[in-house]
Amino acid sequence: MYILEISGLNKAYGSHVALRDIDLLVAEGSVFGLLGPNGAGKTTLIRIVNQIIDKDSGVIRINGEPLRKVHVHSIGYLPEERGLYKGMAVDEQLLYFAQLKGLTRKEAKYRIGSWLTRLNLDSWRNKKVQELSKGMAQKVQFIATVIHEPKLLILDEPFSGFDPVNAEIIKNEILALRNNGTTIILSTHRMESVELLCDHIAMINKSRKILDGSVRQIRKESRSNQYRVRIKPYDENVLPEFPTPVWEDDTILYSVDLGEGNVNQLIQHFMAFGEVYHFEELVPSIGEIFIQKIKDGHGE
Ligand SMILES: Nc1ncnc2c1ncn2[C@@H]1O[C@H](COP(=O)(O)OP(=O)(O)OP(=O)(O)O)[C@@H](O)[C@H]1O
Repeated sequence: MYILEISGLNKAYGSHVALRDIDLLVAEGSVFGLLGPNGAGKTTLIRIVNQIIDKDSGVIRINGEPLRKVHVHSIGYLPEERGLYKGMAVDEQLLYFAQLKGLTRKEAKYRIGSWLTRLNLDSWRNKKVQELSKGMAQKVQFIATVIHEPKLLILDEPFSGFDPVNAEIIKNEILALRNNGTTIILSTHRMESVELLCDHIAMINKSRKILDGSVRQIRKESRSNQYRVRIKPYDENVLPEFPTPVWEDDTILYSVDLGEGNVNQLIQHFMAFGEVYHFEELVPSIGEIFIQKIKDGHGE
């Protein structure tokens, strides 16, 4: 079941095409990474789904229904440019947002209390946003985004401004929401978070979709049969014949192109020359795949 289906989406700002024939399917309960370089069109797509701006053409469905105003309540959107009222107290502000999203005052107060405790903001509840650090304000914005328990959560750079400890807290909250059935669209330039969190990614470049698939599948397809082997040779004068050995103390590191070869045979071959300290397949990271795709000029 897809919570969000986009087909043939187009959007231009005057003569500048920001989205060209975009198709996307976001599976319910998944974490979907929406990636692309600066200016690719991600925010435009997110704003269209949030009905902040209109599309030119294309079809968008939420749970199988054409996108309508009422769907705003089933979506939580954390925009890249945060929008809290600086002069308003934290709890007052969260209460305002929660009621705007359709919660009763009683329910909203209960949920706000539990979220503030969860994110270590209890003692800041009566403070104005302008008195908070950037990271604390980010946490408040995060609470405002999830307070109405939306089925679909769209997070634009959710980790920006957080120190590593708080980034870890937010990452765990995102995973907990996912485990409770929330679908999450994550737009970020932090590739390590994509690798950690996303089940599926789509990449947009210059207004076109250039990659779409499960993280596992995309990494698998990008394998280039390269291996890295470190051995401690039995005899420094009798070494395997592979190019560019790199000595480090009494061990040697080899980078090997397996070609049509067999992994077991490769290991056995190295074992004949020394003690194998390390053996790994070099699978490109999502960050490396991203850079390569952009360099290849996809989406031109
Ligand atoms: N309101 C606007 N008017 C005119 N052009 C716009 C407007 N909003 C965005 N654009 C242009 O559309 C293109 C896509 O912008 P968008 O903000 O969607 O990119 P993005 O992928 O979110 O980038 P980033 O990673 O930098 O946030 C850019 O070339 C941008 O200059």
